[in-house]
Amino acid sequence: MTTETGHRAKLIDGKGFAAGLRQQVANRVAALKASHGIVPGLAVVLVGDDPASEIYVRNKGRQTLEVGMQSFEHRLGAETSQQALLDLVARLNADPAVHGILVQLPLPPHIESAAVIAAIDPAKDVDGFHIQNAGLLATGGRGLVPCTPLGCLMLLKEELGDLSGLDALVLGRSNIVGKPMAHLLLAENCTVTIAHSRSRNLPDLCRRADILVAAVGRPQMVKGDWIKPGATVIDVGINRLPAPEKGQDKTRLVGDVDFEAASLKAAAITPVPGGVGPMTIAVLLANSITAAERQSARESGE
Ligand SMILES: NC(=O)C1=CN([C@@H]2O[C@H](COP(=O)(O)OP(=O)(O)OC[C@H]3O[C@@H](n4cnc5c(N)ncnc54)[C@H](OP(=O)(O)O)[C@@H]3O)[C@@H](O)[C@H]2O)C=CC1
Ligand SMILES: Nc1nc(=O)c2c([nH]1)NC[C@@H]1CN(c3ccc(C(=O)N[C@@H](CCC(=O)O)C(=O)O)cc3)C=[N+]21
Ligand SMILES: [Mg+2]
Repeated sequence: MTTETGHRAKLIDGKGFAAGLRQQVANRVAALKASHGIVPGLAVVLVGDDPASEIYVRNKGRQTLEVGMQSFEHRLGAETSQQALLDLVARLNADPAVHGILVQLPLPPHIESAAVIAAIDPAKDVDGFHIQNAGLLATGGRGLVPCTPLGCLMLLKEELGDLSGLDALVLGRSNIVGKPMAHLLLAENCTVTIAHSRSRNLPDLCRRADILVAAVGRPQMVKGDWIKPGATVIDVGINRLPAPEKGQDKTRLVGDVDFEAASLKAAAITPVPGGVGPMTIAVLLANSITAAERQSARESGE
């Protein structure tokens, strides 16, 4: 597909950036081993057998080992009680070999996610979902920052440099992506708008944005003519669509943005896959080494 001008957006290489970030994490892991004799440990808890979550957990486990950290996987049945999960979190909080804890979301409906997140030691909350970390992000403190939005911000700064004064539109207001993304962009001096399912006139809101971050979970919802010419587009969405052309029961991943059409308008855009997803895992590892460094400094009274 081409326009009269033949313009095509630059692809933002999240996969490549993430590989570089993991190398930096590996160097920090080696340094912490050398200085304090500590091997950082990341515990991942998966409740139930959501097939998409299975893939993430497997990728995380492999990449955790590759950067030299220990990986602890806890797979619990879908019928696990909230109390049993809280008990596991308490054991992980108390375990000195565990520096980071990630409880994969969503949890089964009989478990209250907020109660589980609140039970995680904020110093080990490498997802940055605990209210203490959310509050520190909102007030400019030094907490652990949610992985996906921080990964998006890294890509934006790499692409644009200074973000000061730019109009940013965040589509989606979840606690794990949209809201923390908005706080991060505000801290970079963007003029931030947060849009959601009750927002009126989404296309016009999007057309004003120099930076558009889409995190709605609606396949290809953002159309090409919603994009301001020259905008930078970050597509957080991970949606699986049937792909009969690849064979029976096959699927393909698409984002929340109509990638082909948006590429004709935007200056730069993240692909799905290969954009934000790999950044999420790399930032998770970066948060885990940060958590381990801070815990070891605290324990040795530094
Ligand atoms: N790449 C990665 O690493 C990650 C990807 N994801 C993906 O990002 C997407 C968003 O995730 P998450 O934030 O957890 O999703 P949620 O479902 O928690 O939130 C979706 C948000 O989008 C809004 N929304 C939904 N439909 C519309 C609509 N038609 N128009 C405008 N706004 C709408 C909702 O509005 P309202 O609040 O009004 O309901 C809500 O604020 C998903 O595709 C998810 O798979 C998520 C995490 C990590
Ligand atoms: N407590 C918690 N923290 C999370 O960070 C969290 C979560 N729960 N629940 C689910 C979402 C989703 N998520 C992704 C992570 C990596 C990819 C990823 O690596 N994607 C690759 C490939 C995906 C593939 O091929 O299947 C890509 O986009 O290129 C995607 C999505 C983290 N999440
Ligand atoms: Mg629930």
